[in-house]
Amino acid sequence: MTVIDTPIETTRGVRVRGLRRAFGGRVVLDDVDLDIAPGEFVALLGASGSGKSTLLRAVGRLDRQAEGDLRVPEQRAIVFQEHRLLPWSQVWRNITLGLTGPDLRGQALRALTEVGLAARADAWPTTLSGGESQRVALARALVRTPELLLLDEPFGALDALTRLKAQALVARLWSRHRPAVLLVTHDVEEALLLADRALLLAGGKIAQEIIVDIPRPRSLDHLRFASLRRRLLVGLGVDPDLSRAEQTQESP
Ligand SMILES: Nc1ncnc2c1ncn2[C@@H]1O[C@H](COP(=O)(O)OP(=O)(O)OP(=O)(O)O)[C@@H](O)[C@H]1O
Repeated sequence: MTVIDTPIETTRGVRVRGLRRAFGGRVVLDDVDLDIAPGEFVALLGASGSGKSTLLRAVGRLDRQAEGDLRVPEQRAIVFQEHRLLPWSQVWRNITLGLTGPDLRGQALRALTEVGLAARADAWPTTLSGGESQRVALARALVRTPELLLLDEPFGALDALTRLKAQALVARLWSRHRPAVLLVTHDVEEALLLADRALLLAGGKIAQEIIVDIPRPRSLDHLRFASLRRRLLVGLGVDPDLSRAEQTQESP
């Protein structure tokens, strides 16, 4: 089987069946099934090298060698860990790159307003901080009004405080626009703050699914948080008590 390249039947959600990807005979994704309902926020976790980005790239149809039956919305946008802004284009032009139609600058300004950066529309990417660059990358995704938003460790390179702010921004943007989201992350707390469901990838398969039944807006203080965090860490093969002890030792 090969990836279906015809117009998509499932217009808004994701439906993947039997996804398989091997590199040089080494199978990384082995018969993966994945559903994301329209407007649902799904986090994907797993050990380094377990295939999370490979799965995201296949769902984003960036990997034509992935095999399987893969149905995804046509309107998709991806944000990577690196912002991938073109340094020789002003911020607003980066946002509308590849788009056609009237009032592109107006569209860019509206998206920048949503991420709190309208004042930087004419700036050059090299003058932005890491957090600002990621917000521009989010605006570039937003302007495409995606039905599916793919986030590959989008906050992985940010400091802890900027990361918390960026997570809160994504939570707000998601509740306002409600795209289906697939978020690849190493951060258990990020998954619990943002997602409806967390999936653990191991051995080339979705090995575990955890429903994040914490009401929104979410707080790390919620009673359910600790038990869900423990389940996720155990699923990832991390000792939850050791992880907490390490965090305590690291605090100033
Ligand atoms: N283009 C490629 N050619 C060869 N091997 C690849 C390629 N892309 C990914 N791999 C391999 O596939 C495996 C899964 O990679 P992937 O980047 O999907 O993992 P990941 O779970 O996202 O890892 P990390 O959390 O470290 O980013 C790795 O062993 C990687 O080396």
